[in-house]
Order: sequence, then structure tokens, then C-alpha cells
Amino acid sequence: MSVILVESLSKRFSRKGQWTEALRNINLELDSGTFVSLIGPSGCGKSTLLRIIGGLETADAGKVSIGGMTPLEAQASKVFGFVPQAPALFPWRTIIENMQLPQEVNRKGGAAYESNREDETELLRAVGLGDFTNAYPKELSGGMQQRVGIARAFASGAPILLMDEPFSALDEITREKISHQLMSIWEKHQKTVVFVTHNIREAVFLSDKVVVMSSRPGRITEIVDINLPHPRTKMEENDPIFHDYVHQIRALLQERWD
Ligand SMILES: Nc1ncnc2c1ncn2[C@@H]1O[C@H](COP(=O)(O)OP(=O)(O)OP(=O)(O)O)[C@@H](O)[C@H]1O
Repeated sequence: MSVILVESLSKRFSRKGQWTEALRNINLELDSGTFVSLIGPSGCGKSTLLRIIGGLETADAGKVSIGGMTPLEAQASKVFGFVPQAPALFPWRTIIENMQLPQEVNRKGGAAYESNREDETELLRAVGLGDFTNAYPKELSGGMQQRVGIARAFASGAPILLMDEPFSALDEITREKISHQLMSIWEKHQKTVVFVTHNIREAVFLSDKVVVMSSRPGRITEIVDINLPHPRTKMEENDPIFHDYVHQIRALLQERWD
């Protein structure tokens, strides 16, 4: 069932009298519980599209429906969990206390906050941070902090997670490791994830669908369904079908690169 529906969406930005056509005629239908990546050259509008879906930016034309709600209504109903490039952790709170933040913020009308410490600890364990529940953010590396951000999004109860290049600041090996951990959590929780990335292998490994975009103006070139079996974490490094998808997407991106 489609949970995110984008129809004829367009967006322009004006800066110092110059107009940039960030998105032109975007149409997208994403099913509940799927992992979708947006990939494309810098400036093709990936973050803008993610932000419009999440109600953080408004479109000039077109329509976005989130399970029948507008993005702002969906935002007010706590439908979205955001994972930005740099994790927003409060330095004075321990890791487990940072994990509990979304539930604390989202509790309704002063109701008592009930922590599900077991789930939160389990999620931290899944990202290799089981021993750091009582540590403070400054004791963790950038990659470890980003893993807290991911675990926290899955603990938040939000059914749709919007991730804007969450691994962009990490080295290659850490990135690979975290994407495996993200996959194994996703395979267990099956939330709807919209994930912005520049990395083709990462997009293929993680996704059910890869949305390939081109720039000036930002448009969807192709939507590639990734029919690789789960669990992906058990997939062979040199699986030929995996490589076929990587080549296909690379070719689509090269066609449009200027
Ligand atoms: N607030 C803004 N004001 C003016 N122009 C903007 C604004 N936000 C985005 N843009 C422009 O819109 C276009 C799309 O930007 P966006 O950040 O969505 O692209 P992107 O594909 O996510 O890029 P990157 O991969 O580099 O993060 C770019 O040309 C950008 O400069």
C-alpha cells in the first residue's frame, strides 16, 4: 500500500534575483515498509525532495500525500523520524537518555513518559553500542554518534524515517559497517525509509527501490526496483546480480552527468 505519494511536484528557489529550478514534475509512489534511496549528482534536489516530503519545505506546485495527510499534518502526528548528516545529540545526556528524547518530546498532553529501555538497549546493541548506554556523546567517535542517531530513529515509534546522507562524514570502512547494521535493524523493524545518498553500492545494498535523479532541473530519470533477497546482510560480496544493479545505476547517472 502506498504511504508516500508525490504528484507533479515542482520547486524553485530564488537567490539574489536568480531562479534555480530545484525540482521539476516529480512523481513518486512509495509503499509502506519499503527502503527507498534517492541518488543523483550534487544539487539535483534530493534533500529538497526529502524536506518537502517531511514538511520542512513547501512545494510551488503539485501534491504530497502521507497516508492521506499533508506533510505538515503528518509531521504533527509524529509520523516522521529524521536522521540528518550530523547526529543531534545533547552533550549533557547519556546515550540512553538521548535515545529516549523523541518519546519524551512526543508524549501527549503532559502524559507520563514511559521508557522502553529494553528496546532502546536492544537497538543500541544492534549498532554495536551495547556497552555505551551510560556514556556521554563526547566519549563516542563521529561514526558511533551517527549510529546512536539511527538507533534512536528506529526507537522513536515514527513509521517513516527520512535520512539525509547520514553516512557522508564517515570513512569507507565505518560506512560499510554502519550500512550493514542499518540493514539488519531495518530487516527486523521494516519501517518506511527514504534515504539520500551519493553512494551507488550503498543505495543498491540497502534499497527496495533506487530513485535516480538528474540535475538542472532536478528530475527523476528512472526508478530501479532492486530485487535482491533478504537478509541482505548475508549477501555475498561479489554477488553478480548486486554488481549488475550497481552498473545499471552508474550508467544511468553517467548518461546525465554534466
Ligand atoms: N534554501 C535554498 N535557497 C536557495 N537555493 C536552494 C535552497 N535549497 C536548495 N537550493 C538549491 O536547490 C538545488 C537543489 O538543492 P538540494 O540541496 O536539494 O540538492 P541535493 O541533490 O541534495 O545536493 P547535495 O547532494 O549536494 O546535498 C541546488 O541548486 C541548491 O543550490
